[in-house]
Amino acid sequence: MARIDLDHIRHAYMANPSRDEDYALREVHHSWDDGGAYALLGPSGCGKTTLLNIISGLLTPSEGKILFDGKDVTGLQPEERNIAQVFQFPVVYDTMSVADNLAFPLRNRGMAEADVQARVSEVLEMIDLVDIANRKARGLTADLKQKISLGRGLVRADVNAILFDEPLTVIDPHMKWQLRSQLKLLHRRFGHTMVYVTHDQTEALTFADKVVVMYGGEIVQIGTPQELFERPSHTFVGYFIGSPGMNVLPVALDGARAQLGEQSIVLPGAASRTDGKRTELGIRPEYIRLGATGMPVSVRAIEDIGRHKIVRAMIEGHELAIVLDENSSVPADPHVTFDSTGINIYADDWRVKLGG
Ligand SMILES: Nc1ncnc2c1ncn2[C@@H]1O[C@H](COP(=O)(O)OP(=O)(O)OP(=O)(O)O)[C@@H](O)[C@H]1O
Repeated sequence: MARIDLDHIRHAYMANPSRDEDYALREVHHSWDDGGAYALLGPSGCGKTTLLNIISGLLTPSEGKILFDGKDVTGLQPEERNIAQVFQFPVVYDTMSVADNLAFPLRNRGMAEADVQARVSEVLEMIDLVDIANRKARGLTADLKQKISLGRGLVRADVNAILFDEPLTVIDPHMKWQLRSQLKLLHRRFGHTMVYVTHDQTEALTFADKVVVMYGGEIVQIGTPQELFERPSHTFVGYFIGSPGMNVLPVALDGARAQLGEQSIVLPGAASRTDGKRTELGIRPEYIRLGATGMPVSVRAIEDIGRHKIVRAMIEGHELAIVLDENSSVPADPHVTFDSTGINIYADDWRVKLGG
């Protein structure tokens, strides 16, 4: 296991990049803890696979360095980096049994046969493949083959990191849930540094201790699921995490107040350093109270989604989503108030601190 340092990494697929837009990765400078479970989350094309391939060594970055436990591995080939990888589609040896598929990476490194058997048994049990341990991989379903791939990723105890690139894409929804929970348990038990690429927020939030949100070739936030929910660093994190996402409303700031059209909203503190920047107020639908007092809204639609309702409303000409619990109803003359703890202020899309 290793700590991974990404030291001012930039990557462009084109020759002679000159503008920021020419880079698939604009600037990634972060450290990932030894033994951490990280999910790389972001929309298609934001640079997740590029970053994963730079960590694995399939790609050499145009600029910057990558270090495992302080050692510069930028110039090393994937096989020299001592990592395990699990891809979107299963990579298994069809003519080998399930157990031999798992044993292969261990035998390949000359591990004593008794140790191979012990480790393979342990992993077979953890991923629930004991019953078919002696069956050939050929003819197994895609789900089972992908389980074997996961097992092969997990079987070596001595790897610096295990990298997963959307590993549950081919898995059916029920087993997806099971495998996600199993992976989390395996992480707790074995303590590997894990990096898991996905564009699915549920997958990221259930697997990871820390979620790394990428957008437009940059890491816009690394945080716990709770931090991403309560304090999105960038408006994109607010939109992308949560369902529905955070409401982002254009406001003019005046000390510890924000002016939204005719409405004046009291902020938890005064925002600093927003001169000349586009300023917005972010509030998640869960932090809005609908009642008879506060700011007037007009209700457009109510979606009943079981445990709660989502009210689609307009405030000062802007759309607003509000979460309402199942037993509450929309008043005749609806108004809203914003919970002060749920208010975030953004300047050119980045969150600004509010003074006390
Ligand atoms: N081999 C390549 N040559 C040129 N451009 C590439 C290459 N691979 C990726 N890109 C571009 O780099 C950017 C980042 O792509 P990348 O595959 O890393 O994103 P991603 O977040 O993994 O997307 P997805 O979720 O669709 O896999 C995209 O604009 C993509 O078109």
